[in-house]
This record gives sequence, C-alpha cells and structure tokens, in this order.
Amino acid sequence: MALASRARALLPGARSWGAVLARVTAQRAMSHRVVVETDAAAGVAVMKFRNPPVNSLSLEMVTELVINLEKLENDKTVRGLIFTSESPGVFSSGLNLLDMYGRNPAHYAEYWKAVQELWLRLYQCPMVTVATINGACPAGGCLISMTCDYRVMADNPKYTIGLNETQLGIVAPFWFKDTLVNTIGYRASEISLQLGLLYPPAEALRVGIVDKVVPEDQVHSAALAVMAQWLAIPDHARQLTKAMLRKPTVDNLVRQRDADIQQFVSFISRDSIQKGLQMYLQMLKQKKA
Ligand SMILES: CCCCCC/C=C/CC(=O)SCCNC(=O)CCNC(=O)[C@H](O)C(C)(C)COP(=O)(O)OP(=O)(O)OC[C@H]1O[C@@H](n2cnc3c(N)ncnc32)[C@H](O)[C@@H]1OP(=O)(O)O
Repeated sequence: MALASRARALLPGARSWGAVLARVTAQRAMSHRVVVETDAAAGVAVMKFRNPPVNSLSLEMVTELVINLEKLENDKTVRGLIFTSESPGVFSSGLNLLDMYGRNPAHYAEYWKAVQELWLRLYQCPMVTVATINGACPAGGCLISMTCDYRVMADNPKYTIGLNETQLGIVAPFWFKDTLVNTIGYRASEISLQLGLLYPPAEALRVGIVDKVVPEDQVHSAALAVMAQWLAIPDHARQLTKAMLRKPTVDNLVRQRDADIQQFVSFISRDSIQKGLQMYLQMLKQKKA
C-alpha cells in the first residue's frame, strides 16, 4: 500500500489526504519519536526509539514506526534494519497504557488498528531485522523484538523481557501468542504466557526468547556482526524463506483483523479491565515514589 493510503488507513479521523499530511507533519514537527540512521555503504539502517520516558508505543510512536518502516522498505539500498533504544535502560515499555485507559471506543479501535499494522509490517519485513535489546523489554516491547529475525540482549540483570500481560490482568491477543510460540515453542509459551514471566538475560537466553546475550558495551557491535552474517545470504532466497515460514501466522491475523479490533475494543472497554489498568498505573507511580 502506498504511503498515502497507509497514512489514511492509520489516521482514519483525518478527512482528506491534506489533513493526513498536516497531522503527520505536525506530529513529526513536534517530536521525532523514531530516529533512523542509515549507513548506505553497508546497506544497514538503525532505527532508534526516542519516546521518553520509557519508549511506550503510543499511537503517534506506532504511526511513526510504520511510516519509517515503509520508507526503508522502499529504499532498495537498505537490506538490514537494527532496532534499539536511543537511551539504554528501557528498550520499550510496550503498548502505551494511556492509549488503552480512559479513552473512547473509537480511539481504542484506531489504536489497535495501528498496532496490528505495525506487527504485520514488522513480521513480514523483507529486510534482515535485528533487535538490540539495551533495556527493559516487557509486553509490546517484547513483541516488537520477537518479530525480528534475531535478538541480541545486553547482559544487565536489571533488564527483563517477556509477555507479562496476565500480570496486568489483560490477555495477550492470539497473534502475540502465535509470535511467542513461533519463538520459544508451545510448552515454554504455556508457562511463559500464563504466568506473564519477565526473564532476565541469562534466563531469556535459556528459554530462547533472545538469541545472544553480550556485555552491555558490546551490544551494538554484536548486532552488527549478526547483521553481517545474515546479509551474506542472498536476499531473494532469505526473503522467500522468511515469508514461507511466517505466512501462516500472518494470514491468521489478516483473516480476522476486524474481528480482532472489535474484540480488543470490547475487552479493553470493560469496567473490570479499566479498573485493573488504573491500579497498574497507580502501582507504577507508587513504585517510583
Ligand atoms: C484482547 C486484547 C487485550 C489487550 C492486550 C493488550 C496487550 C498489551 C501489551 C502491552 O504492551 S501493555 C504494557 C505493558 N507494559 C508494562 O507492563 C511495563 C510497565 N512499565 C514498567 O515496568 C516500567 O515503567 C519500566 C519499563 C521497567 C521502566 O521503569 P522505570 O523505573 O525506568 O520507569 P517508571 O518510573 O516505571 O515509569 C516512568 C513513567 O512512565 C510510565 N509508564 C511506564 N510504562 C508505561 C506504559 N507501558 N505506558 C504508558 N506509561 C508508562 C509510568 O507510569 C511513569 O509515569 P509517571 O509516573 O512519570 O507519570
């Protein structure tokens, strides 16, 4: 889909293409939540998350990620893409709780459509994708990293990774679950997802949710080394193989996208879920205090 239609699909509130452009431009002018640095000679881009304080995946951040991904996919000189956080400490705190709490159904639907779009684009990305996990990586942050072809995590016991949704009283959607099962296998997913486990680096490596753990100061060089190894494979062969492996999982969401949005809206709008999110947000504040 062209950038224009993608932007329009992601920003359904906008009535015309001009309005879409104005809104996206305004967002970008206000802040760049995503910074892309491209090494054209190496054919590698680095996408850095910059959404303080904790790189939560707000609607604006998700939209910027999708737009930047589409741009890079259209740039034939870029074969590999590394994701990381501009500020070590938090890779991404996951979906923005404030996009899921205290808003109206239209907002929830718009948000969920954008999150689906991001996952679909990342999971089918033709570039080699490597996540450089240089901080905490719960829930939606973990999902983003699991869409990558390879995950390198910094060896810092303060950093954890996993799908912790049940700990918030919410249920990870089937496509989060599918991504986890594809990454760590069925039995490990049963334990991991029901308990909402967050793994420190050594355990993350043992369960296979990351592929490599390295000292923190080597995390970027390690990601570049992995990238070089993957880029040695001819693109067409690797891309078709990736598509073959991931197509059934992608098709599963594509078939039921609208139903999944309806389900999300009805689930997240429940009083009991809203109450749970409110308590979780309070808990985060108290922890800080
Ligand atoms: C049928 C479908 C069902 C729906 C399924 C939806 C699935 C959801 C997936 C998700 O991604 S939900 C989000 C889950 N994320 C988390 O549980 C992480 C929560 N955050 C943390 O654990 C910590 O913040 C951190 C990431 C480890 C960082 O810790 P740090 O000490 O550095 O920072 P804090 O003081 O805790 O936080 C600073 C500031 O940010 C706010 N915040 C943290 N996480 C989020 C978030 N995900 N969304 C929005 N805001 C977040 C936190 O409340 C603090 O705010 P203030 O107190 O400064 O106002």
